[in-house]
Amino acid sequence: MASVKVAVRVRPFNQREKDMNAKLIVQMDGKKTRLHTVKSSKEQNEGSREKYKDFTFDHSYWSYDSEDNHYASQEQVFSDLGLEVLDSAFEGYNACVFAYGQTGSGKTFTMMGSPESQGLIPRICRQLFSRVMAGKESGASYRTEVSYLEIYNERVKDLLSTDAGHSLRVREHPKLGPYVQDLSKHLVSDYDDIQECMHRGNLQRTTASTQMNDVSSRSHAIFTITFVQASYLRHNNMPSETVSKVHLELTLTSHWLLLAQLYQPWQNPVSLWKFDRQRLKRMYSYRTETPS
Ligand SMILES: Nc1ncnc2c1ncn2[C@@H]1O[C@H](COP(=O)(O)OP(=O)(O)OP(=O)(O)O)[C@@H](O)[C@H]1O
Repeated sequence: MASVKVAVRVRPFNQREKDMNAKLIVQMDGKKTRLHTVKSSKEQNEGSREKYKDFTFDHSYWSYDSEDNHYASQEQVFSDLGLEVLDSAFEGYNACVFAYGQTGSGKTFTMMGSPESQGLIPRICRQLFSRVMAGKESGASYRTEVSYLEIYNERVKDLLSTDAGHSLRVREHPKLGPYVQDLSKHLVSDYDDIQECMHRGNLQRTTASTQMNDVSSRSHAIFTITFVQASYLRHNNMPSETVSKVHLELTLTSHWLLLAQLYQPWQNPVSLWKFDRQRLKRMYSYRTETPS
């Protein structure tokens, strides 16, 4: 799998754009995105040739019109991008998906979606737990923790803490790299637990109405799933543990929605650690805390 993938997605016009009689200047076909330049009135009078620029991405998603046969659905985005992230996590790699774009460009829709049209994050979480259930039946053990933070006005807020008003510090660990000090982690045992955490965190997010979006999340948000798999090594039957992190982010900036995965510093395969059986047993005897 390529270490970084980039996709762009076009959303339908919003009411403001319809009221302005905005002209659609984007065309998409497979991986290709074509941007037409808007002709000046002089150029229109002179009948000058149409100018355009082509760009190639890993995926160009046409979601301008849901009635159109080419409409790129949430399901398609998940099967192209989400499934690979899950495969990586189960292979022991860290992975990241982030949506990048101007306010109102469709980041929340792609990442979170709505109850009728779920986005990447709920689909990734649901699929993660289906695979965990299947793995448990074949004897593996798993532990999954989530954290959810928001960066707004240079302040880092823990969206799952009871003290969400408190600003946290970003620190650098000599071996593990940057981390957020005191960010709460919540043990989750099934999709309902994770959904409850997401819902609770979303309620804490800073939102406001902008000209581009009635319900605009005014911040950068990162939902992290830490996923630990424990099993016995085949060749010597020693217990081993693999830790993977999946970062799912929404970034507010610029003009394009961009999804990327496996970027620095999380792109290296995580190492396998060997534990003695007692320690492993202790780790997995934790009672699962149901988030309140
Ligand atoms: N692919 C899509 N198909 C249908 N509707 C979409 C699509 N993408 C976005 N929308 C709609 O466009 C509006 C703005 O999208 P969204 O809230 O996801 O933007 P955003 O980039 O997260 O904005 P902000 O940064 O301000 O929070 C919403 O009403 C959303 O439902």
